[in-house]
Amino acid sequence: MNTDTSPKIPVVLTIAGSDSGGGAGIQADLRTFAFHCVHGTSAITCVTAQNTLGVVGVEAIPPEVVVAQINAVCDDIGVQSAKTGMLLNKEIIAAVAEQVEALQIPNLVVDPVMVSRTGFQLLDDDAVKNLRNLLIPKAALVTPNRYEAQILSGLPINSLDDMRAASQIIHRNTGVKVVLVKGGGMQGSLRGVDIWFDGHHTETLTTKHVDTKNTHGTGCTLSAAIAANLARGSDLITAVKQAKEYVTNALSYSLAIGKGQGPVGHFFPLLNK
Ligand SMILES: Nc1ncnc2c1ncn2[C@@H]1O[C@H](COP(=O)(O)OP(=O)(O)O)[C@@H](O)[C@H]1O
Ligand SMILES: Cc1ncc(COP(=O)(O)OP(=O)(O)O)c(N)n1
Repeated sequence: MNTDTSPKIPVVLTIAGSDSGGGAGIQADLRTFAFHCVHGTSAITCVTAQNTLGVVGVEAIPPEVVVAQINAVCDDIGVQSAKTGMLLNKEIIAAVAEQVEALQIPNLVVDPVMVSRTGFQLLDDDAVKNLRNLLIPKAALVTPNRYEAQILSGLPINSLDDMRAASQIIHRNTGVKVVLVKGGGMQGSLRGVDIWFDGHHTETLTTKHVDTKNTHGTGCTLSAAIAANLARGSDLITAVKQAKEYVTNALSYSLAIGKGQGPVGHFFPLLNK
């Protein structure tokens, strides 16, 4: 067989938790990667029993098994970018941060997952310190939502100006290259507005607000799409803008499944054919 004809497909790694309902976590990430034409690889950090109504159980994967998954992928295949999602506890965060450094994993996007929109705690209380001090400083981009930005900055967030102030505090406190404070948890039309801060410039990134209750997986999908766009060669701000367009489309085609908050839908490129 002539392997010269194999397409050159970028490889992306997600380090995140499993969502049995398929709307967020590893499942959303791999689906997003596929729709961006990149090869998705994974290191699973925990298994959640979850559906559209919420999370009913969670089991951690031992940190050494998380590390083994990362090493297996990076030692053999290699990755052009990576994202982290639900890391659950301080031991897993420390182990992931160490591997990111040791393997010099490029283009790291950290989604600092702490709590689900349905109110379930997705990160232990004593793990925020490790996230702030060990992992976020190694990222090209950190993408806190309203609630996570409040925790990381110590500021209550009720307005665009609060989002801007929080992005600057997080940048200063962590040394991360770029902060993107996401507006999905804000009120009304602010729900499509995110704040970018790179240490010099603040940008207000606006996409149209989609009126739907089926928003499960927006944050996971956004960070996975950014990582995919980086692997495909986009610069960071372009990768974020492209990812926001993808999420807006996914919200417009979200799935009314289950009795609660359904997931965003990734099938829009196929549905209009
Ligand atoms: N209803 C909405 N309409 C348009 N964009 C939205 C909506 N809800 C969330 N987004 C966008 O989805 C992305 C994820 O944000 P958010 O929902 O705040 O993250 P998380 O899922 O981590 O809470 C952001 O770019 C945000 O602006
Ligand atoms: C396994 C797992 N990972 C992450 C989340 C949170 O998903 P996210 O897209 O950040 O936000 P919401 O769906 O809660 O709006 C999760 N629930 N499960």
